[in-house]
Amino acid sequence: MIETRELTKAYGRRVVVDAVSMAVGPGEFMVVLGPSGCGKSTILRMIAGLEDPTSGEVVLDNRVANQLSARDRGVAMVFQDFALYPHLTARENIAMPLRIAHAGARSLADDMRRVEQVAGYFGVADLLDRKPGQLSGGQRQRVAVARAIVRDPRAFLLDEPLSQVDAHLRQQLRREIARLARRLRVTTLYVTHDQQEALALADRIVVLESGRVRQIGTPQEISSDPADVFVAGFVGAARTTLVQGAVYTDRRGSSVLDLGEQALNSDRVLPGRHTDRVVVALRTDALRPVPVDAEGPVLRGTVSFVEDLGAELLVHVATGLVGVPAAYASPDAQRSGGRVAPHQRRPLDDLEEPFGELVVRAPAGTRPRVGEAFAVEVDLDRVFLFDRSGGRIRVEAEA
Ligand SMILES: Nc1ncnc2c1ncn2[C@@H]1O[C@H](COP(=O)(O)OP(=O)(O)OP(=O)(O)O)[C@@H](O)[C@H]1O
Repeated sequence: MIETRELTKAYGRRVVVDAVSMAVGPGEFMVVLGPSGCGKSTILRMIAGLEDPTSGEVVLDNRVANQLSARDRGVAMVFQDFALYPHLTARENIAMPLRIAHAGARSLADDMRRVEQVAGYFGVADLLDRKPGQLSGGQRQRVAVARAIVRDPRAFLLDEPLSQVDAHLRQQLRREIARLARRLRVTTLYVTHDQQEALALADRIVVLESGRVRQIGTPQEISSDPADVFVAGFVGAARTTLVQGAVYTDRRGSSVLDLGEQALNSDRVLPGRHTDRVVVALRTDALRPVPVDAEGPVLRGTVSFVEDLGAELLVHVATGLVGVPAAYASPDAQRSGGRVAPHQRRPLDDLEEPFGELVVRAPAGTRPRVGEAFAVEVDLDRVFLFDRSGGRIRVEAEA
């Protein structure tokens, strides 16, 4: 079990990890997800004992480990730039941690059996006599992971271990790593900035931004119930458009979500709220193309761009809604009250800042053309609203 309590790291006056508390349960596969530079590696390095925290605690198996040296922590770490010893074979590389630990106390034959077992897990058993220079990038990566795990670590830390390999191999390797970590029931903390990777692998995800934890939850919770506007914008299997809106509620309690040029009516958008300015997250998975004359919660616009992904199309639809720049979701903007500019009308053909454009999935067979009218049905149950400071406004379904 790995735990951090208010773990903090500052370089000079710059706080890069800010009071991070999390617990990775025994055998759990936890992914730390966040943009580049948000402090992911620094957290891992503090857990591994390669970096001293400025304050806070690292707790391993219920013991405060701050004073333990890296070697005594019993955690294995695989780095982005995994380094194998070039003059040693794969077998010698994988065996190295065992030979150091046992220092002759255990027989070479026992250690070699273990090396072959672990190499078998990672599909490199046939390559053990080669040196790193004779291995492909993916094979080297597997050897590095095998070496990290050979000592039965009590915890396994992986720092974007797949960033060096091509996309196809990465998918295959990450599945293998996740399967093995589960099979071996080793407590794992895996760092990535790739949300697809995080959603695919994790038991739970920690979403990190500027050194702070934004949300901890299962992939399902993080993507379907984001805690704040940053998480909503960063995670989710599809694109997210943030637009400005305002809520009006009539006496009977039904609401209008005013999106400037267009509006959505709902009997349950926001009971009890009136004329609040909100930020509305419209994700691709809440949007569905419908015939242009469709009624109901529908937004209309014109096709501005079509991305052909082979199996489906992503249709960009200019709707005249007023976008909110992604910078709004930054913690600095939020600390200063998340200033959202008042409604401004923007020309539909303003392509320089395509904010406010919806991105909608369409079947591969269809042929939407640029400039064509397009209508999109909005699933109001999947629309997220945020207040001016970026906090989620939760909508209670009416009984
Ligand atoms: N030794 C150091 N001295 C000063 N600043 C540092 C040091 N190490 C890291 N930083 C800064 O701390 C911040 C967090 O770095 P860290 O490597 O943890 O980020 P990360 O989320 O792992 O990024 P990436 O995904 O790009 O690897 C960065 O802004 C980085 O520039």
